[in-house]
Amino acid sequence: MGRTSGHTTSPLSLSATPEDAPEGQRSARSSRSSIGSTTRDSTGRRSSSNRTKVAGPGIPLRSPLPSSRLPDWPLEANNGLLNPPSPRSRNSSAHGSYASATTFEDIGEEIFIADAVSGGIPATDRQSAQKDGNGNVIVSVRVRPDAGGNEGGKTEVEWMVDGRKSLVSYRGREGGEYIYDNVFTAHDNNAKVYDSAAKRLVRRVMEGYHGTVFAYGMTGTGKTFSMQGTATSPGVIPLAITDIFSFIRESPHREFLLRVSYLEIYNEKIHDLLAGPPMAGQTQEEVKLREDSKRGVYATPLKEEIVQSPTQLLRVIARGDNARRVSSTQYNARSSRSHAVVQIVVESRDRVPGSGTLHESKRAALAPGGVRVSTLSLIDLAGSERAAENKERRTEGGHINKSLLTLGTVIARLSGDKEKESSGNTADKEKHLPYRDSKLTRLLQPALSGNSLVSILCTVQLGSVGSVASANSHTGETLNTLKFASRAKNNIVSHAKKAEEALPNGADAGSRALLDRYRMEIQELRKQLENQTREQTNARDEEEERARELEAEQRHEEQMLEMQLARTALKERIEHLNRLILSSKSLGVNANRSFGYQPRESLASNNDSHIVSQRSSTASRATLEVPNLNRKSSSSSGDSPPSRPFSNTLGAEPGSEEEDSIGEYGDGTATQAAQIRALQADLADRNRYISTLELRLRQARRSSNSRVTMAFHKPQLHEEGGAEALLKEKDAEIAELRARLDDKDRMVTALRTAARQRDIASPSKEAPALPERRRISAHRSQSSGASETQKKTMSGPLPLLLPEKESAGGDVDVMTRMIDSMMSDNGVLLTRKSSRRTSLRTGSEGR
Ligand SMILES: Nc1ncnc2c1ncn2[C@@H]1O[C@H](COP(=O)(O)OP(=O)(O)OP(=O)(O)O)[C@@H](O)[C@H]1O
Repeated sequence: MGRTSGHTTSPLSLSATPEDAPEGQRSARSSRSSIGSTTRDSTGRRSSSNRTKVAGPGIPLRSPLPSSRLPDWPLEANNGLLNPPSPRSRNSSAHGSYASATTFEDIGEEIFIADAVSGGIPATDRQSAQKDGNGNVIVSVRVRPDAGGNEGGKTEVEWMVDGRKSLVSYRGREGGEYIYDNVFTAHDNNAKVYDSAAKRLVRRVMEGYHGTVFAYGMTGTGKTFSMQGTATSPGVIPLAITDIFSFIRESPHREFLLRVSYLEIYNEKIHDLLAGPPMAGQTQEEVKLREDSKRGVYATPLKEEIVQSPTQLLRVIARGDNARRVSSTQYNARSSRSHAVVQIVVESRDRVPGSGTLHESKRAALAPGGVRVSTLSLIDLAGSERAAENKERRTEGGHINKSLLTLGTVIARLSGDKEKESSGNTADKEKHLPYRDSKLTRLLQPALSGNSLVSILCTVQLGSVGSVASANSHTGETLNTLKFASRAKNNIVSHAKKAEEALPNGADAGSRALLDRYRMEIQELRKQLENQTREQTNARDEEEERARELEAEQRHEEQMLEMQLARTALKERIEHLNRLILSSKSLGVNANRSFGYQPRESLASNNDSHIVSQRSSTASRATLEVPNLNRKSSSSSGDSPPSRPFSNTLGAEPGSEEEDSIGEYGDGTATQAAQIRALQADLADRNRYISTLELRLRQARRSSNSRVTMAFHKPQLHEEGGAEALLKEKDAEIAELRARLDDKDRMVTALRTAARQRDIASPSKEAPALPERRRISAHRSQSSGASETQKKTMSGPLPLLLPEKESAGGDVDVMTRMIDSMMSDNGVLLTRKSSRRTSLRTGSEGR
């Protein structure tokens, strides 16, 4: 097996590649090298001169690629091979990544022509190589730099590594020549490894194929270094992540969803590296492997994280790395003690034409394409090793070795399986492939059984005679690894196909495509949102309507209240004025009858006013609510004979009242005491009226405040203005009334003083001389603090010129005139106010 010389290597690959060559140049050479190996597989020829030069005379050539075994590469794409990318592919930009693959195909001819110029393979040969489809399985060998720095010494004698020819040869006892798809020398960096061994596969995964990359090799040979890399030299995993996102960026016609899981198989147990430590008192649920016709073999329960950026994805993986079991071993200070599997699930589907954020609704209406789900598995295997002294390491090593042995067995038997497959005996195939013997082989089953593109990176460390590696029997391990790689290349058959698109719109209810599930969920949520919005709008409309009704109701109530207030105020005012009129009439009658001294005009006017007053008093009698005194007077005023009006006016109470009614001077003239009583009653009336007004005012204020509080939508400025105006008006009215009240008070005081003066003066029956009386009267008026009106009245032609009797009547006359004047003022006021109220009412009704 594997011992063959039937492969042609490109003559170009014989030339050494200076490692310090420019990146582009190196990559181009790498491409040519790959083409060389492809051509080699397809042509099945190899130049004898090369063979002699590489292997040396007498050393048989080993190749893992017999010409008879050419796995099929999916040919529906224009570039069916997992070819190395163009030099520009290192560019982390999407364009660099996506275009590089295409560009490689496009410029392949050019490169090849350049190769041909220097003696390369004819173009037709290359095309036929592509058609043969080799490349679903890529096997590469990477040589780690010798830790002892002995490279270039005796190693060169025993081992010969040629990156150009992808060849490793050993001149020892089990010597031979091993040719792979790629051989990376100790000088090749991680970027080159990724470009040649994994980049194409990653791109294929993005297109819908399943892909598996795994690193295999003895402990300490650089598996983790190749897969993870370092900060300065990122490995396969970070570079693949960069390319995944580059591809997404460069594929505007498709949409993607990425989820990632990370597990390790340690001592034949699967652990979820993303699950985090279990909560106190809880044990982590054991992860088991299940199989299903759609998903194949998968681990469950396993945490999957949806990632949206390279940074996020790298962070998730770094978290898993930290959780991975690592220990120091004889060969590696930081040896991975488990097989670590990063799985990136790629869901993708065609974007609906015309879709976009602005056309979300349109998009929801259109049925999108089905979702394609593919998986990229990036596996860093634990290293095979010899039995360690430490018991724990021995146990780990035992499990590691066992699983790797099973892997080797499965791969070794795949060749026999291949024949059975062609004969159609699949039951036999299942039986003799021990996938279930280890968790690792079970998990790798889909990849190994041909459903996936595979790239195997085998790491070795070559130890020359006398070197550390040699002393540690690396040679045997290295040869084992090389043989494993050869078997893998020879035996693994991959007929990977693009994953089928899951039916959209949930036809496949069990679909694990989150993209579809999310789309359906989004649709459902959007529908709910629309319903909610509609309901909210309706509710808001109803609420607004209710608020409007409430407001209208309140406004109506307030208007009613205002009208009521206005009516009450008017009524009270009318009553009050009626009462005043009655008092005035009584006094007027008295004045007409009794007061001897009256100017002619004044008398005439008094007579007129009596007529009016009498009429009005009769008319308003029904509504009057006057104090007792007034009521009495009003009840009799209409029938009272003109000769004795006062007795009727002041009531027919016996005793003092009678005396008053007759008059102090026995001529029917009202006494000052009666006048004072009448005025006091009037005063009481006014006080009552004021307190009523104050009460109404308070009510109006309260209602106005509550209206302002309730009017939370928008302030009704004009209404508030109206209320304020009303309040102001009421305030003014009260102030006015208070002023009048004060006047009255002063008047009453003045009358009382006058009465007292008269009482003092009457016993002597001597009227003072005119000047003296005038003086006294003036003094009285001054000392009583009479109002301006009084002063004015008293400074006119006063009854002070009259005899004593007339003088008393003169005081009453002055007072009567004052009341008349007040009445006329009130009349004006009433008219003004009622007209204002009427206009107010009209205004509010108009509203
Ligand atoms: N190509 C390389 N260039 C430079 N250093 C390397 C290379 N390969 C491996 N190393 C170094 O060798 C050491 C061991 O490498 P690494 O841990 O990757 O080995 P491994 O195969 O993963 O071992 P194990 O199986 O024990 O986990 C590390 O310090 C790493 O940096």
